[in-house]
Amino acid sequence: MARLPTLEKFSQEHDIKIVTVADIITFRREHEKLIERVAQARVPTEHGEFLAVSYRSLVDPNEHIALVKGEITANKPVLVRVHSECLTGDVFGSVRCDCGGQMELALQAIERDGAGIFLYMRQEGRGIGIHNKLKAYELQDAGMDTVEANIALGFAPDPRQYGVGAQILLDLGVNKMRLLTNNPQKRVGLESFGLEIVEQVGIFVR
Ligand SMILES: Nc1nc2c(ncn2[C@@H]2O[C@H](COP(=O)(O)OP(=O)(O)OP(=O)(O)O)[C@@H](O)[C@H]2O)c(=O)[nH]1
Ligand SMILES: [Zn+2]
Repeated sequence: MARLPTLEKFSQEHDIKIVTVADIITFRREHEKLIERVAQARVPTEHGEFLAVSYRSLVDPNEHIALVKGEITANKPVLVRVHSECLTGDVFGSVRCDCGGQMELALQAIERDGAGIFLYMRQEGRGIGIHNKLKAYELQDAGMDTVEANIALGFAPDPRQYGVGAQILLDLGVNKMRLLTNNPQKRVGLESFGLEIVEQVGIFVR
């Protein structure tokens, strides 16, 4: 194999199997199936027309959905937004956070680009659910910051997982992407399944 010739030679000489990071990524892609595609339909929105593709997760009870625009090709970096559900911000227009504005900007950017994916992960409240998010808001109104409030409720500051999201993107044919986010932590979670983030594109709400 051209890849890692020295390791290859060493493992042959010593009759041992050396596991590389590339081997682990390949194994995870082939064996750790976390999602199933369920249904898809055309959804025209005020930001343009998308193909909505729904997914069942085998590791959480949530119904995730991707809005797909245009052709997704493996060799061209795709504009991708991995958005975490925020009922208050996305639906009710709450300005306690910038989620609603980011959702609109992301859909507009994908429409402008002519291709891309808006992946809506049902990880409400950074994964703690709506009840706990409102409890966290109560604690914030009493003086805590967002991290302190999550910890006081017995959660990690940000318990979100991105493995399911990464597999949905792979299923949709993504290989390389330009990720719409201000959060560098998202990169780590998504790259663990071998997705390549060629650019982090900031998404700032005025
Ligand atoms: N636990 C908790 N969740 C919150 C709070 N405010 C917003 N959220 C949730 O946080 C998620 C959005 O995360 P953000 O930290 O705003 O942004 P991000 O997804 O990490 O990064 P960007 O890609 O830049 O948007 C949504 O699921 C919201 O429901 C809060 O005060 N506490
Ligand atoms: Zn929000």
